[in-house]
Amino acid sequence: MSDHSTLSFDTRIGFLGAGSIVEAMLAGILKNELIAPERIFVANRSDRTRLRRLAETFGVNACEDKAALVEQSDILILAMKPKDAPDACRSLRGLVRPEQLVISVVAGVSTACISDWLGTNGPIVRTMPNTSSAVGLSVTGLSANRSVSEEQLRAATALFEAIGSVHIVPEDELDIITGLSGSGPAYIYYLAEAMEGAGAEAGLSREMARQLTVQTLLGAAQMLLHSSDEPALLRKKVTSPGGTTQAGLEVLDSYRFQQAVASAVLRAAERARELGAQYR
Ligand SMILES: NC(=O)C1=CN([C@@H]2O[C@H](COP(=O)(O)OP(=O)(O)OC[C@H]3O[C@@H](n4cnc5c(N)ncnc54)[C@H](O)[C@@H]3O)[C@@H](O)[C@H]2O)C=CC1
Ligand SMILES: O=C(O)[C@@H]1CCC=N1
Repeated sequence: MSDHSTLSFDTRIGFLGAGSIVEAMLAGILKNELIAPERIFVANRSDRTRLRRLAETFGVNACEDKAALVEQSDILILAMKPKDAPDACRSLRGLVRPEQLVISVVAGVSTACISDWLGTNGPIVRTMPNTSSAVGLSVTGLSANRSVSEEQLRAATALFEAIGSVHIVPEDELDIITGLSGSGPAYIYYLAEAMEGAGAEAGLSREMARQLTVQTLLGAAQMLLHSSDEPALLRKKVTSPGGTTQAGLEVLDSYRFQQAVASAVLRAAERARELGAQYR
């Protein structure tokens, strides 16, 4: 086992934490055949049923012994809630090897805090992916501390590129990235719930309302991706003066829709800072 190895099908990855984001990452990594499932180890605090289910679904190894998980991994991924991160990291003191790459997906918590809790000056990459990892469409903000070698940075980048796109950023940009794209899928699902619900309430079947909503979101996302027009211009092209869209947008404006969404992104970013600041 080499702590400097570039990412390959044989790289051993250990996930400490086995919740929503890890399930999404596993789905994306394994669909892509990036890493062999038998080279992936997953541990959580105490929920064996959950570990067994992940092992059955993905063919990965459920690991009840944290020391074994760390020892067997080339790359260790920290994926517990911020409040659980201090104890989880402290419990790894003396287990993480000096050159072992540690990747955190924990919101708000700095690489400096993680180093401190682990009691090492070793390589730590802090990231913020999202749950669209499951379908290979995450977007991940990624930042490395000074101990991360170029090879390790390439390995971490390759891991997250396999489940979406990656932006390498200064660490202080990760909180706003958390508010925008880490939490972002939830805002879109919230919008989808409302659109689908309105269609169903007005008489469409649930299934038809869902299909219309999903295809509309997908089409608009593809337009945003492929058109050279700004979002505001794309919106104007839908909006006939005095027509239906204008009537709908006026209602959204009366609820200050844009301010609400912008405030949500900024508040989520602030919450990421609050979660991290408790430990500074
Ligand atoms: N859910 C999401 O969309 C995203 C979550 N994140 C971050 O990922 C982390 C995990 O989030 P979720 O998966 O949503 O949470 P979750 O609550 O679904 O899972 C947390 C996992 O951590 C485990 N855990 C807690 N303490 C532990 C310990 N001491 N040792 C080992 N495992 C321990 C729990 O048993 C559980 O398996 C959070 O820090 C969150 O900020 C990052 C990006 C997106
Ligand atoms: O809600 C949370 O705190 C995590 C971080 C980004 C998405 N979920």
